[in-house]
Amino acid sequence: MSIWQIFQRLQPFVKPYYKQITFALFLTLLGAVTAQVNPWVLRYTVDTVQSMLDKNWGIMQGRDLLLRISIILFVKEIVNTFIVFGQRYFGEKIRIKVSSDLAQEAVSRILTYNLSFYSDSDNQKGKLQTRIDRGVESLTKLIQNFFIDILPLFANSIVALAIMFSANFYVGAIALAILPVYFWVSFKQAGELQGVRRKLKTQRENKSSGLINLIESIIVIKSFVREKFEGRKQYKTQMELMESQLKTRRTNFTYDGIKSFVEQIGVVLIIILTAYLVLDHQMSIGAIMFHILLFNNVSAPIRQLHRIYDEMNDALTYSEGFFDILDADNAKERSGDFTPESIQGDYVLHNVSFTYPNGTKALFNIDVTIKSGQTTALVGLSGAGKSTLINLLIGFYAPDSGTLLLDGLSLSAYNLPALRNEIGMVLQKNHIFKGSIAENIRYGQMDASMEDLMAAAKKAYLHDQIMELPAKYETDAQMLSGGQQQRIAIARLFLKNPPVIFLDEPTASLDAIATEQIKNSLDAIKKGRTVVIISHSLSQILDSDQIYVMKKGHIEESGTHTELYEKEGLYREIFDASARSLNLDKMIELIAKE
Ligand SMILES: Nc1ncnc2c1ncn2[C@@H]1O[C@H](COP(=O)(O)OP(=O)(O)OP(=O)(O)O)[C@@H](O)[C@H]1O
Repeated sequence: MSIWQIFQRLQPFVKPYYKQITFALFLTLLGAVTAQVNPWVLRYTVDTVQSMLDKNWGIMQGRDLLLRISIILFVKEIVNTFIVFGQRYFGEKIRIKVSSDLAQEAVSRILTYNLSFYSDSDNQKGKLQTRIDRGVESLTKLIQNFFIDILPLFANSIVALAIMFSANFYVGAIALAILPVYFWVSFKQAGELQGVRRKLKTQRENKSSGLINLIESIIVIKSFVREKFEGRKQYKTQMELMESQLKTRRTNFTYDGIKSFVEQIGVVLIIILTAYLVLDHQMSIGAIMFHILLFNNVSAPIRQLHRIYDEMNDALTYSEGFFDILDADNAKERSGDFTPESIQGDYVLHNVSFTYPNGTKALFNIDVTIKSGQTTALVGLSGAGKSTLINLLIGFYAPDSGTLLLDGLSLSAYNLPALRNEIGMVLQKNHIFKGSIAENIRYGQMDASMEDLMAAAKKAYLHDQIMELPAKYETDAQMLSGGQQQRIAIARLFLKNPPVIFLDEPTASLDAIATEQIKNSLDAIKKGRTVVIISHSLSQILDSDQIYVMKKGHIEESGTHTELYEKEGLYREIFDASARSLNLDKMIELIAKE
């Protein structure tokens, strides 16, 4: 991406602030003129003082001159203060506003993206966050640079150069001749930094995602006493980052030295030439000061050039990743137009195959029929593809091939938000948002009253436990135990009250008593609804109307419990193994004794 393309991309974000921009530009022009006042005043002062000395005049005759230049400099300084304030204030204002617009745009976009986008390794939590943060930061810095540094400084520079040329062609020519050398050195510097900068970017992202992973894994790390091992991993990342940072600094210091040297050559050449012209009576002595100060104005932006380059390179490096996020149109969830009043939940899958974006083939030629009002169970060993199948049914992913119909219509024709409003999901591990228990349950139905909320919590066997907590429904939900958090998810489902329910091992993290309670309440909610359940717990499978047994992405068998049990296939194998793992014989023996 070129800097020009970046500016084009920024245009829609900057456009709403065109009034502030116009004003900032006007101030820039004014600032460029007032910046030349000092050289004029100094030349005038030196020349006038010189002629006074020639006439043997003293301080009495010079009072007027001193008063005049004091007033001019004072007024100029006041005007300049307002100009600089205005430039900075409006530049900052534009920067802050554009920065928040860019960040908000990124958030709005990623919320519309499908799960493939989030499972991409480039979009892991830490990496995605760094890409957005760095992108917004460098782009807004570019805008700030443009209004606060580049425009005012270059306007100053051009005006000063024009004055130098009008004073004397050769003086102007020297000032102008230094510029390409300076540009060339800065360009070389930028080129050398480019590779390191990209490396720095990746290393920074790795470091921040590494730290997030470390925090998330702290219990495992501590229980295995792997603090030193993890510390060494972080140290290695840190060292690589440090190496790149040092290289960047080394390069900068070397080139800064060269640029300083080039600039000083310019100053020396101008002094020599002007002194010659003064001695040759072509100019007054004030011209020496005049030209040096003007050259100072010409070279000021050039002194900043490497920093501007640096920040432009930052923008070039990070904006690409940022705009990639905004441009990920292929990651947008494809939603159809059909908005159902309500859905029955009659799913028919024929010959459905599915591959995850990373290339894992998870489902092969699946034929499944889910009847409305019935409970369909998905059984199989770990990794068989059960959760993947549910992901397809809720439209998180689309099949590679085959047909997936809901109530006789292709699932792709449905408006996704409308579809998902009709579906409830309870997963093995449910997400609990930062906030109170009440806020978390209310996620099921945002306008629910406190009474509705309590009724849902009661059905999920959670209400009594909540009432024992000091802050009751206002308690921080993330402080609850795994089982209690699971019941929050179930309470959300009761509150949402959808006609179709997907349960992916809903009682996996509950104790035996809670599992029984939840099973009872899930049995109640199942009535009259379409339910698809994945469970390793036999008690939840046995009374399903239809069971599909999956193996390595295929449907191995299907039927009712009795049919499958008698078939003596995979289902029977899983069933017998579960019974043995539960030590059922012993349990029955013990129960019989009582
Ligand atoms: N987001 C993903 N990206 C890539 N591959 C995935 C993703 N999720 C699951 N898989 C892979 O797809 C296959 C099926 O996984 P799935 O989670 O559907 O199995 P499952 O039957 O639900 O297993 P379990 O009972 O352990 O939850 C596995 O090989 C798994 O590694």
